[in-house]
Amino acid sequence: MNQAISIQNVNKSFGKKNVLKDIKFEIMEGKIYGFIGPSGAGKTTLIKMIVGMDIPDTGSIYLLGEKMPNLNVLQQIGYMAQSDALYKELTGKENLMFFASLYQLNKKERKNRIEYAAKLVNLTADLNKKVSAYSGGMRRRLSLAIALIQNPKILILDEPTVGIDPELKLSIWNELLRLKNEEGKTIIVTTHVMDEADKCDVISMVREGSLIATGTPEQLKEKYSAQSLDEVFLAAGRKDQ
Ligand SMILES: Nc1ncnc2c1ncn2[C@@H]1O[C@H](COP(=O)(O)OP(=O)(O)OP(=O)(O)O)[C@@H](O)[C@H]1O
Repeated sequence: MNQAISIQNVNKSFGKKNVLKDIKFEIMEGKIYGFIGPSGAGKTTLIKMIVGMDIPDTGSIYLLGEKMPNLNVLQQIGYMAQSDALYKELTGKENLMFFASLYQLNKKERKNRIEYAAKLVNLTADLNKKVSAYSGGMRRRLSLAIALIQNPKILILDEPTVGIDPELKLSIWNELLRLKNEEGKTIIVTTHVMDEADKCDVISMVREGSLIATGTPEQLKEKYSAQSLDEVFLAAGRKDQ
């Protein structure tokens, strides 16, 4: 199995606040990794550095063997941020067409990808409405569709299912699992939802800028003698105090 991402001794401060502290981590291809941790722990900061939107003060990040930030690797990354970056005066379809046009897809591929992504997030019937008329959940779904549009090797999703109803959440997770199992995609998610964390192959707990525990959901439950990941989360937090 190949390494998809290597995070090497990454530190980051904003002013005097040390937001990431000597983070070291390897992410293997074809797995789902979950970052969990309390609000303000540093998950989004870490994700932004993996995507190449920000750079570490010290340390390095490699994606598919290339040091980030690197424009050539962007084609291979689908990124869904926490806040939606959508063109509100355009329709859902126009947004998808715009983002699809940024990538090296031919006309037929573009059409197929737009149909696939819209269907996955259950927006096909609403594609011709302006995004300004979309609900919060519909905007999240459109953002997820955009992250998938160019069929990237690596999907990086910052709280992808916030504001999405349980039925659609389940079908999105089924698709993420299929993308991993059948297409070998590498997927990174941040989540506060423990039943989602349970679906990850590897979980890292982030607390105050440090990775305090990493392992499979089962390993972490065993390590902390916990019945659930909620309990692991609380126990891991206490141990570090
Ligand atoms: N651009 C910035 N300037 C100053 N401080 C920042 C900046 N970005 C993040 N921070 C601070 O860094 C810390 C980590 O923030 P981050 O968004 O990474 O946390 P998080 O774990 O993703 O939280 P949440 O679960 O709420 O999204 C917070 O204290 C935040 O206020």
